[in-house]
Amino acid sequence: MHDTRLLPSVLLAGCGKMGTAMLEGWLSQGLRPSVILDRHDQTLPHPHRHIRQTEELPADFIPDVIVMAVKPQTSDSLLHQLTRHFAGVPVLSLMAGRTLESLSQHSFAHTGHPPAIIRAMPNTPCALGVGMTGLYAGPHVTEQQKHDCEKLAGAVGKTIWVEQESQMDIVTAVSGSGPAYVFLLAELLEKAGIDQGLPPHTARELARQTIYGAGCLLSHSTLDAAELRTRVTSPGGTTAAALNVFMAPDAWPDTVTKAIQAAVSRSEKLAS
Ligand SMILES: NC(=O)C1=CN([C@@H]2O[C@H](COP(=O)(O)OP(=O)(O)OC[C@H]3O[C@@H](n4cnc5c(N)ncnc54)[C@H](OP(=O)(O)O)[C@@H]3O)[C@@H](O)[C@H]2O)C=CC1
Ligand SMILES: O=C(O)[C@@H]1CCC=N1
Repeated sequence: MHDTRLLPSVLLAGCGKMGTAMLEGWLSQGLRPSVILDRHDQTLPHPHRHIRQTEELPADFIPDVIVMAVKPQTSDSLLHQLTRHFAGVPVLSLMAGRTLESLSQHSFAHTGHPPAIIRAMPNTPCALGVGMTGLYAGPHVTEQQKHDCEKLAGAVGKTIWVEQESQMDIVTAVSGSGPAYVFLLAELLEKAGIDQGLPPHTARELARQTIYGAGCLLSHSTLDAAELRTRVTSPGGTTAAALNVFMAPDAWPDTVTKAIQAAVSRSEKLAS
């Protein structure tokens, strides 16, 4: 009988940047005995096990969920091996762009089972339990399998289900890649502070704590972001002077639209 307080067991295939972020969160929340597959060294607490290749899969292990966290371009052979080894076990794919159709065609045709695939698009703040994960379930997924995958994603942050698979490309562009845009803003604020004459450590502290504090306000407030912005902006003051530059039509409004379009388009191209 499973302990219902624990998270479902996983075979985590790929423990790089995203896999590690999820695993750190899961380990801190209590994960059933699981196996991590990655060709690089990993340190795992008992009772979890690390293997480097599928040939080392323990004979006594069947995961509740196979989590695919390798690059979308190089996943087919591994997914083929894992779905053959664990026939009938659902797959939670974190891979950007890879559609249910392409995953099924490339990897499930041989199994004789309908492809039980759930797509998830998390982000790296999952490592601290403050991630955002978009989810989409394919047609052959049971309620229990959906529940297991939502429990895994929910253990490391917020979750939201989308109704159309194509929306996963937009989730990827907004929240999957999103932390990188915020880190870029931190880099640029820090550099601008240094350029204006601040010591580097001062500029770094100001930029980081400001983004953290603004994120906390956004998280705790029910106000629109636009209203929070307005509350900082004194008429004729310093913020207005900066926002006049940022909000010029060809500045941030146009740039953010184009950047998100580029990410959506790249996600669509990763489908096959
Ligand atoms: N990074 C992010 O913020 C996010 C990533 N994702 C998705 O997560 C997935 C992983 O991304 P990310 O963590 O950045 O990638 P990484 O390259 O950091 O992680 C993948 C890991 O899997 C290992 N690996 C790949 N194939 C095998 C194999 N056949 N056998 C053993 N180990 C293997 C890689 O080793 P090696 O490096 O030697 O190949 C690497 O350690 C991608 O599909 C991405 O789209 C989703 C949301 C956010
Ligand atoms: O850059 C990427 O393709 C992955 C998906 C979202 C974040 N990182």
